[in-house]
Order: sequence, then structure tokens, then C-alpha cells
Amino acid sequence: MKIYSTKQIAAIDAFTIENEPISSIDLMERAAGELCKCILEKFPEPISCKVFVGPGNNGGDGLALARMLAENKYTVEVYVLQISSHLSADATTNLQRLKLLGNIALFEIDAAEAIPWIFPDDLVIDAIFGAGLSRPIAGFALDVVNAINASEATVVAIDIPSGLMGEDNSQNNRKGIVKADITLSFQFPKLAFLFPENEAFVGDWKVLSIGLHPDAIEKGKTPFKMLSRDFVKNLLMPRKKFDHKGTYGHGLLISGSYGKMGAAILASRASLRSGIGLLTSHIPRLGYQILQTAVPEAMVSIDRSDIIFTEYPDLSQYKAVAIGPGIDKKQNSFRAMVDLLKEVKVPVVIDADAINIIGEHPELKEHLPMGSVFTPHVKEFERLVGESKDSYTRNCMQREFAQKHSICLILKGAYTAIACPNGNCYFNPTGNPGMATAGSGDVLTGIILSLLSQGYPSRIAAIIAVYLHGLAGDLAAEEVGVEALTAGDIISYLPKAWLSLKK
Ligand SMILES: NC(=O)C1=CN([C@@H]2O[C@H](COP(=O)(O)OP(=O)(O)OC[C@H]3O[C@@H](n4cnc5c(N)ncnc54)[C@H](O)[C@@H]3O)[C@@H](O)[C@H]2O)[C@@H](O)CC1
Ligand SMILES: [K+]
Repeated sequence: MKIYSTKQIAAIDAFTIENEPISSIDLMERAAGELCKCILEKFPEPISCKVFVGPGNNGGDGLALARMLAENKYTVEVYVLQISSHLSADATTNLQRLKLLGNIALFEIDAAEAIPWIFPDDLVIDAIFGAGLSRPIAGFALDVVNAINASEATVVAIDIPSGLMGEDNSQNNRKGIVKADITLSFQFPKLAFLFPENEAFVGDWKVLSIGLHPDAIEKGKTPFKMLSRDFVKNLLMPRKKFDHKGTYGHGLLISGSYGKMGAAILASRASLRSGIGLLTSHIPRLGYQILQTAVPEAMVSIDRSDIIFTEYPDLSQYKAVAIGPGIDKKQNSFRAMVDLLKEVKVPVVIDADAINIIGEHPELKEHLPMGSVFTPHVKEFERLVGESKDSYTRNCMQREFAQKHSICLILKGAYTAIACPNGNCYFNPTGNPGMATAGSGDVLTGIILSLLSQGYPSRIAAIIAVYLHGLAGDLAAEEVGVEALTAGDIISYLPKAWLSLKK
């Protein structure tokens, strides 16, 4: 699914109105109908509902919804904020339609004293501002936002919580944004929903299709996309009858150190569970028996050091390399890493301390092998790329870094973002908080190495791996729960994840 900016969505609205064709008031009616359907499903017992309405079309949606809820036996009070000299045309029409209904409590409010007491069992509908918000909320509207946020009521935001900008909130006043429990967003999620610091405002979000014109949705250009099962499934390469293990490539995994051989085991197992033909794990000497015993399917290359990574084998036979899980940042590892980066001609997955080494030696950024895949979490990202105060800015930096160095830069977290050399950025919907556990990243690195070795281009390998990793985590969580979930469980569920993806 594409993620458009609020400006682009307004253009798609306009295209729909002109080309479906449909009048804007009817499109608003259709949108409100979807809102009403969803609210009736979520709150089947009619409850007391307070609708706060702003001057634009978001307010118009709120007025139309208020009418529909009243028709469905909800007790509805509507508060129209007097913050602009006039309402939008469609909001005006919906205000008249509401008045015709007769039995609805309608208040026009313009001062803090007029804001009603909001009871804990009220349902608040936030229709103050939507995608047309042009500056942080101030004045009387801010008083209303504060009153909503101070209440214990359940809050449903229409389209976007009032006060939240669709994309860039780096200059916003975070105290002037409605904290919704549920956000019902029209047709597309907004980019801001995918950033962790906005979770407190957006709550659980759901996209409601309001039938915007498919041609406009298809034609529009945006760097942002949400991955879906169908999209990922279509990227898979079929296996053929006469294929042999050479067909699926030979990968080199450089991982493990004293006390961290588990990382090497997890990454090796994940790689082997993701279709690699042959895997060689390069590990420090002390790990020989551990790895041979734990992962008999892997071949082992032994470092001259007992405890850390200091050298690497002849690279000529490998189709891809991964480096990082459980290695250390010792000086000898740094030197070996410099040599590796200068010599390697195949795509490299760079994870964990391998990222930190590059972060500490910025001159290495000039030697990043093209088509490499980086897999930092936020802290590693900051060491590699730089610090930022908010996720939108971080996302801009991420995309810029990926383009500048022709690499894929995966920022791990909820909605893991994959920035590609062509400027595109994919967000991943699979995964759960149980995956925030030791070794989860090692598993991801193993899967990416596996796919690169099989000949998938870096961008595709990153996309499939991230989606599959999250899917395996979701399937595992269904069985073991999020608290008990371990990285080993993610590997155990990789077979089911593959089957589910290919279904
Ligand atoms: N265009 C369409 O066809 C549709 C639009 N829909 C709704 O329309 C919304 C967008 O409507 P609008 O573009 O009218 O925008 P909004 O309803 O978000 O409000 C914009 C109005 O508020 C004013 N404003 C913006 N920021 C302000 C601030 N900080 N303080 C005070 N006033 C401020 C603007 O001058 C404008 O009058 C969407 O979020 C969605 O809810 C839906 O009805 C679906 C169809
Ligand atoms: K809103």
C-alpha cells in the first residue's frame, strides 16, 4: 500500500470528485458512513457521545457522523468550535442536515468555560482538525484539546488526531495534539502513524476505504510504501526441479566472539532455514565445537584468534557476506573489517558491532560495498548516520544515507523501515513487541545473507527478510506469547512463515 502525503491525498480526493464523478458532499457522506459502520462495530451498545467539530471538512465529517450515530440511537452532543469566521461549504451543509434532525444537542462554543465536562464513559469524537491543519494548535482549540486529553473518555479521531501533522512533526507542539485511543484514517495511513513518538496520539489506527479513485491511487508517486503479503509474495523466485545446492549460493557469515557464540548459532540457523545452498560460518577458534555441534549443516572457517574476529577467508567462492552478529569492536577486528570492506565485491550484510565499527571510523563510509544491507536499531543508526530529535528527521537522514552510499539501510523497530538506493522507503507491518529480545537481529541478518546468496538483489532481499522475520515472530507469538518469545522461537517458526507467505 502506498503512503501518500496529506497534500497528495487532497489531490486524490479532488481527482475522485471530478472523475468518478461524485460531489464533495456525497464523498463526505460516504466517508462518514464508513466511520459510522466502524464505530457501530466497535461500540455496539449505544453510548453517550460528544463530537468536537472544527471549521474544515474534518469537522464536516464529524457533523455527518453525529447525525448517523444519532440515527442509530446514540445519545449525541455536538460542540462546534467557533475558531473561524466560517465553516467549509460541506461542513455548513452537514450542520444544516444535523439541525433538521431536531433531537440533537448542538452547542457553539468559543471559550474555555463553555467546554463541557467529559465523563469517563463518554465516547469523544475528535473532528476538530484533519489533514488541513497548517500550524500547531493554539488558543481556544488548544483548550479543547487539553480538556479531551485530561479526560478518561475513549477518544476516536477522525482521519488523524487533531494537532498531528501528517508527516513532519519536528516543529509541532506535542502538548497540542489529541491523544486518541483509535484513529480511523481515510484510505491511507499517514506517515506520522508509523513513528514511535506518535503512538500516544494515534493509538490503534485503522484505514477505512472510502472509494477514492483507483487511477489516482495507481498513478501517484510516493517514496513511501507499506509492505503487504501479496507484494512480498510476488518477489519470491520459484525453485525449479533440477536446481541443486549450488543454485542457491554459498554465503559467508562472520560472527561470534568469546561469550557471544549464540549470535553465530542463531544467524547460521536462520540462514539455513531461509533457503541458502551452502553456508560457511567464520568464527573465532573457541567456537569450533560449539558451532559444529549446534549447527551441523554449516561449514566452519576458523579465525586465528581464539576469541574475536581478526581475519577472513578467501572471498572468491561466496555470493554474499554477512558480518556483525556477536563480533566485538576490538582493534584487530577493526583492521580486518577495513580490509574486508576494501576487498569484497559481493553484497555484504552489516550488523551490530560491524555497524558500530564504521560509526567510530567514519572514513570507512567511503568504502561501503555497493548493494550492502545495513541493519541498525536506533542507537546503532545514530552511531552510523547521526543523531536526530524525531523520527521524521531520522527517516529523511536514513533515505539520504541509503541513496548517497547506494546501500539498503534497514532501521529496525515497530514498522521497520527499509530505505533503498533509489530513494524508496518501505515500512513493514509484521512483527510484535515480543521480538524486542536478544538475538532477534542476528536472525534477521541470517535471513538476509541467505537471500543475497540465492541471488536476490539487495533491495528485494531486505524486503523479503524483514517481512518474513516479522511474520515468523507473529506466528511464534500466537503460540508462545510475546513475553516468552525468544530469537530461537523466531527461527522455529520460519518454516511456517515461508509456507504462509507462499500460500
Ligand atoms: N476532500 C475530501 O473530499 C474529503 C475530505 N475529508 C476530510 O477532510 C479533511 C481535510 O479537510 P480540510 O482540508 O477542510 O481541513 P481540516 O478540516 O483539517 O481543517 C482545515 C481548516 O482549519 C483551518 N486551520 C488549519 N490549521 C489551523 C490551526 N492550527 N488553527 C486554526 N485553524 C486552522 C484552515 O484554515 C481550514 O479552515 C480530512 O482530514 C478528512 O477528514 C473527508 O470528508 C473525505 C473526503
Ligand atoms: K481529527
